[in-house]
Amino acid sequence: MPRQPSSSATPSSKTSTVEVVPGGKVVGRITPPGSKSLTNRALVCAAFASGHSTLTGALESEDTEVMIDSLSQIGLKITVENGGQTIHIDNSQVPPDSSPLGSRPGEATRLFIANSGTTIRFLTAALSAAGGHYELRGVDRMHQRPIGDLVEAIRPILDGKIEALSKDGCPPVHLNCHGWKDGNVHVGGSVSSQYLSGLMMAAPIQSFAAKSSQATRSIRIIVDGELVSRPYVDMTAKVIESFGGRVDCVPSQDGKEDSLAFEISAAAKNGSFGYRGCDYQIEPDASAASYFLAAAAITGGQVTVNGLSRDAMQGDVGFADVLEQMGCDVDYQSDSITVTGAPLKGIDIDMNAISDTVQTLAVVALFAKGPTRVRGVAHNRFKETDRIGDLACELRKLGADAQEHDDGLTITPPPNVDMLHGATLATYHDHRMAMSLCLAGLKMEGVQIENPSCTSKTYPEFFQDLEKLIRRPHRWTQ
Ligand SMILES: O=C(O)C1=C[C@@H](OP(=O)(O)O)[C@@H](O)[C@H](O)C1
Ligand SMILES: C=C(OP(=O)(O)O)C(=O)O
Repeated sequence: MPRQPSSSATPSSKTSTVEVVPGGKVVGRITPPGSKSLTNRALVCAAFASGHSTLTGALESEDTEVMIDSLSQIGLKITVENGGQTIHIDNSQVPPDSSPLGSRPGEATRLFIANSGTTIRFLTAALSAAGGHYELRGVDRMHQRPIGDLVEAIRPILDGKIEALSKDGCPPVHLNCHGWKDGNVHVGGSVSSQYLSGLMMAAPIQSFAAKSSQATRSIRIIVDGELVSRPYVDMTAKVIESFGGRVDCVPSQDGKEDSLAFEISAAAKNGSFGYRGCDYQIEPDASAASYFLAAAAITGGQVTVNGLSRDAMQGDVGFADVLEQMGCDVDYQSDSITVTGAPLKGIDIDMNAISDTVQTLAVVALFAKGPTRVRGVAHNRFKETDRIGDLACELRKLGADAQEHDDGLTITPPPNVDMLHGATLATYHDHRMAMSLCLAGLKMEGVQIENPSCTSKTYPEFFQDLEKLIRRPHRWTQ
């Protein structure tokens, strides 16, 4: 595991705040915006697909904007309408056997990806397969988030050079290459699943870029050691298949029975390159849904989230099951999920597969009877902030006992809920810190959330949507 960097943000007393005001049970129905993970996957596949693609229900937020801006910068014809929810990608004029995208000759094309993990990891892999001269950089925190395992996975198969420029294998990433050579790919999966997802999506691009060289048209990717956040990899496979690629889970053939391997092949059709354009409908974001379901749990109310179901492509719908374990009633319908609050009890749970909902769970745990132990999320220290240490720090400000562990935390609420109290909470430039911690304000006065605009990373309208759901205004300060 790479060393954990210290938090990127220092809380300031002069920042703007928002306070969610208590007021009884939250009852209502809501449709969250499109999934970040699906939008950014579909954008990558569509960008390297032949023909035309239309994405509907897409997310418009910082993380998808940096993906769109980067792809536009390297030549993709992309138009956005309907408030960002509909995206057209047009490769119909691109001749068969040629790539729609590329860097300028000479100096590196510099792509700014802010703090979007999916964007930098997916584009590093995709552009390494396509070839070109690029530098991918972001905000300070992005330059503390590891990408070394991905760089090391690409280097042995790269016809050219790749480097992570910050210490401990962190971005910026410098890439100057002609695509992938032949061979199996080995990648570590214990820090982030996004490396594997990026490589899987890059494989059909590789089979195009290397068409005239010795490279094969199917690529085997072997995961060395543990793989975190597995549902995102299954999601990747489904998106690849929607755009005409094929993914098979295969024996790794390296003698280790428990290691995972995937074989990705491109649909070579009439000489056209790997992916085929399509119309692609994006699900509402399941991680965003967790905040609204938690609002029902915390207040003993009832919230229905539209557009998601048990069969959704996003593993984070499983957060509803976590609430069920805590005592809530959960009803999965074919196109919605309803959570009805009930007295909550603390649980002991492995959240490795659904780590983006740990902060949501931590806030629900404040109002449960008994401690909640979260396990399996050591990788949460490498996200927008240290989502174990910084989370524990903010929960303590509310009067809870929060104990850090290497792989998670234990939240022990006080014996009486009245012993919790409001506080001004730092958000560390982490959208999920803001969206989760504010929910404590549904039950008690004075929970001030600093820098609420950090939700723009994945959910710019979050506080407005929450206001509509709870049917009362928040208190804002500038
Ligand atoms: O592939 C994806 O879309 C994501 C994978 C997860 O990251 P890790 O694999 O780093 O846990 C998750 O936290 C992130 O928000 C989105
Ligand atoms: C970890 C997250 O994002 P990313 O890794 O894509 O920056 C997130 O959205 O919680």
